[in-house]
Parts: sequence; structure tokens; C-alpha cells
Amino acid sequence: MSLLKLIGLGLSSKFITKKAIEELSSSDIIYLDSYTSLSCDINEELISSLTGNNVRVLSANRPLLENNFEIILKYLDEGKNIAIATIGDPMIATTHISLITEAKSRGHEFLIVPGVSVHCYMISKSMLSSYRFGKSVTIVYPFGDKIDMTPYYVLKENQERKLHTIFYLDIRDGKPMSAKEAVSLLLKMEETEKMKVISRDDVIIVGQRLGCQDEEVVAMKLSDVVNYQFKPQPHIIVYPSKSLHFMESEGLKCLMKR
Ligand SMILES: C[S@@+](CC[C@H](N)C(=O)[O-])C[C@H]1O[C@@H](n2cnc3c(N)ncnc32)[C@H](O)[C@@H]1O
Repeated sequence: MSLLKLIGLGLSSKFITKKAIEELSSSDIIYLDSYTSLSCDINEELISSLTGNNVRVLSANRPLLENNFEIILKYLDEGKNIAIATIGDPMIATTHISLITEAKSRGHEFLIVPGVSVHCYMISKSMLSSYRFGKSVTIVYPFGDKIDMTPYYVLKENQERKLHTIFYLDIRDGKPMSAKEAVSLLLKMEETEKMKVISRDDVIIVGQRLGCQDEEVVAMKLSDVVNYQFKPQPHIIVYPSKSLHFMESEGLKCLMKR
């Protein structure tokens, strides 16, 4: 019986916990999940330097972790302990459940080491009440000229329930979507559906490079997004409910761009 570990690294190197390093160091092979999220300073070299030379550190892309994880199961069957290391938290807004259930059905054990997730980090920095967040959703790059409208409907439902919405932004072929691209897609969705879910006067909060030295969290009207000088990606957006508690409105004012 071997151990499959799902290890959260947090958003950047300063958020890597002692527990994460301990579990990484006692693994035989570490796969660094290189597609579900990204960090300003966590990479294979850093993981190798934290864990020593006895542990192999490999990069794991989507096909390997989602469809082609036979090789990982084979290593487990051979008695090796395997760590899947993920930026943020390994189980939030990403899923490695099929790998866990498959490993478990073969008689292996699993361990989850939570990490500081962009989800919690952004809620904390948004000044909004954590009790009032609805379903989160990813804004994905269009396929040709086809736009996935799911974010529009999730936002609509959350707005109807007076809840805030977190928008993750797609990463395709290693390119993370910017807040500007995301807002332009949201406005196109409104143009198409015309259900008055989104207005240029609505205020959003944009988290940029969270956990990095140069992170920024700023609130602005949708109409101001086009002219704002954002920092390089990764970006994340919170779309607050239109009915805010008094204290949330006061908090939001503290984040408004000057
Ligand atoms: C699908 S989520 C994965 C979340 C990860 N499992 C976690 O717990 O942090 C990845 C998306 O979150 C956002 N994101 C991740 N890290 C970020 C950061 N440091 N700053 C801003 N946004 C970030 C980006 O929109 C990115 O495409």
C-alpha cells in the first residue's frame, strides 16, 4: 500500500507551509500541477531546493492528471509514495478526485494538505462578507466565435439571491486571461442576452498577482476597466451583489481606485 498526497502550496513561496514541505520531502516523486493555477515564484526548481535531491520533481499537465494517470497509479502499485503539488489549495476550484478514488480502489491511502487558496485569499481581501458568496464560475476563452454563457447565468442567479460572485479566469495553453478580456466577454454576454444582469456602472473588485510582492486589489466600475493599467496576470474578479450590507459598502469604498 502506498500513499497519494495532494499538497497545496499556497499562492507563492512565502505561503508554503512546514507541513507541505515535510510531506513533499517524504515522497518519492512529486508532480507539480502546472495547469490549474500559476504562481509568481513557485516552480520545479524551488520545489527541488526545498525537498533535497532524493525526490524526483516532474511537471504534470492536464492530460497526465485528468486522463492519463495510469503512470501515477503504476508508481503507487510499485510502492512509491507520490505527491501532486498544486498552487493554492489542491481541492478548491480544481479537482483531482478521480485520481484519489482510483488510487483508493486499488488499496492505496491518500492525504490532503490544504494550502492558502486564491478563493479564500480573495474573499479575505475583498472586504465583503464571506457568508454572502454564491457559486463561483470560470470565464473561459471563446472557442472560435462561440462564447460560453455559463458565467452570465451564474451571476444572474447569484444576483437574484443577493450573493457575491467569484470569477476565475481561464488559462489556455499557459496563457492566463486578463481582467480586461474577462470584462469584455461579460459585456458581450449582456449584449447577447439583454437581461440587465450587467451594467457598465456596476462595481467589480479585481485581484492581481495575489500573494506576490506586487499584488493589488482594486475596485472600479466596469466602464473604467478598459483604461486601467493592470499588473500582469494572474487576475481574479469579484462581482459584488448589488444589495450590500452597510459595512460591506464602507469596505468597498476603501478599495475604490482613486
Ligand atoms: C481555477 S483557479 C485554481 C485555484 C487554486 N486551486 C487555488 O486554490 O488557489 C485558477 C484561477 O484563479 C485565479 N488566480 C490564481 N492565482 C491567482 C493569483 N495569485 N492572483 C490572482 N488570481 C489568481 C486566476 O483567475 C486563475 O486562472
